Amino acid sequence: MSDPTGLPEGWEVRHSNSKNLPYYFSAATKESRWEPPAGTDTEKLKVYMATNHSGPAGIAGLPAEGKIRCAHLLVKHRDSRRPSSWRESVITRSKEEAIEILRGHEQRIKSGEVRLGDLAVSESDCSSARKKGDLGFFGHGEMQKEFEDAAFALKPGEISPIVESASGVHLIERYV
Ligand SMILES: Cn1nc(-c2ccccc2)cc1C(=O)N[C@H](Cc1nc2ccccc2[nH]1)C(=O)O
Repeated sequence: MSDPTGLPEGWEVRHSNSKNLPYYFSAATKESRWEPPAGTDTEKLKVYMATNHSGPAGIAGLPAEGKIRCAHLLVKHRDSRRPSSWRESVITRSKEEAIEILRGHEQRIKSGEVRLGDLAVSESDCSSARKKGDLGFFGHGEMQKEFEDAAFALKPGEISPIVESASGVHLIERYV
């Protein structure tokens, strides 16, 4: 009987508790990935996941066409579009100071000391901080252009360099 998941031989669906998302794992190669591997019968996978893995990421965690899911850590500055946040009612730091702060966060994240989402909870000036910076799924035209371009340039699991937008300076992690 063929595999009900539609995944290639040796691949299975697992669930990431930290991101509350399904991912795909090959027992043979120990490879794990956020997107189904080549050779997947995606229609069969959608049916399988719809009955086995529905969750906050929508049915199956498979993004609607053209959508990606990211988290970010934002540091605002006095020239930000809205120089105020849940952290600080009046933000007076300069853009240069905001970049230096974000470089410090970037070093801690890239060293593996802390996850971007966990740091966002206390350090991000975006109201998504309470969701570990998770912005959910979005498509083209939904976010500020600089942010969108940087986010769509990432592969799942990658973290951006420092990105400037009208809101401030960001680090972006692409989940899906
Ligand atoms: C785009 N977005 N999503 C949320 C959000 C998502 C999930 C849960 C709670 C809030 C907040 C925001 C937002 O615009 N926040 C702004 C800051 C900001 N500016 C952004 C520009 C691009 C992407 C994310 C951004 N966040 C604010 O709090 O001043």
